[in-house]
Amino acid sequence: MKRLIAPSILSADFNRLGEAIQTINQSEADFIHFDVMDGVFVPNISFGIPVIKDVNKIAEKPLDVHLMIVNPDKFIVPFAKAGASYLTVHYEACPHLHRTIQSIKEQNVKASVCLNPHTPVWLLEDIIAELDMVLLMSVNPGFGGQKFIENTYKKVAQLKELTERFNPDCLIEVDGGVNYETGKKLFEAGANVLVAGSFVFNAENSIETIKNLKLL
Ligand SMILES: O=C(CO)[C@H](O)[C@H](O)COP(=O)(O)O
Repeated sequence: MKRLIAPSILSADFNRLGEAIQTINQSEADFIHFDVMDGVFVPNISFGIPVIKDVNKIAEKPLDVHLMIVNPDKFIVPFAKAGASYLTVHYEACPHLHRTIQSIKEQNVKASVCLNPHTPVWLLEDIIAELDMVLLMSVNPGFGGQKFIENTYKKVAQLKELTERFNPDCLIEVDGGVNYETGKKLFEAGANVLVAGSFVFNAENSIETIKNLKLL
């Protein structure tokens, strides 16, 4: 089973963003995770297309871009052009999710859907076959450094059942409150990709922390 790590630059020191990207480049991380927030879908604003475009010039890992925004359809082409390898949209922000997923795929970008902590996994039954990845939020989106929501383990197991039935290649990603303890249980429950922000960037040795997370 794939066990991948996606450090989230939300917790990096933006004054030294280039150094944070080089750290990820040198590490065993599999993706670089970007949390794009619009201040409408979530109660915070982070960064957007110009930052991702510039990071893409030096990034040596695929860019995993999580859009916490309303109307994501409007921005699929610009984020694809900025260098996104994966684009994740929120189930809760997409009234025409099937169309949104097709638009992402038309850009030759991997398509992913995110569920907030309160959104049940079974709602994906009729779209799962189209997806490259599902992202389960294990905190309410908007801020790094929050406490992990325990109900997520159950959701990972439910999602694993769904992917095994309809799309075994679909990756299961989890984001929020990931550390050695939660990360180990998430991998055991069936997660493939762990997003880690504060645990990686607040660590004394980020490269070592990423390596240890992969070995859980
Ligand atoms: O999506 C996010 C917030 O909306 C962050 O990626 C997530 O919370 C990771 O941060 P941490 O690892 O510090 O919990």
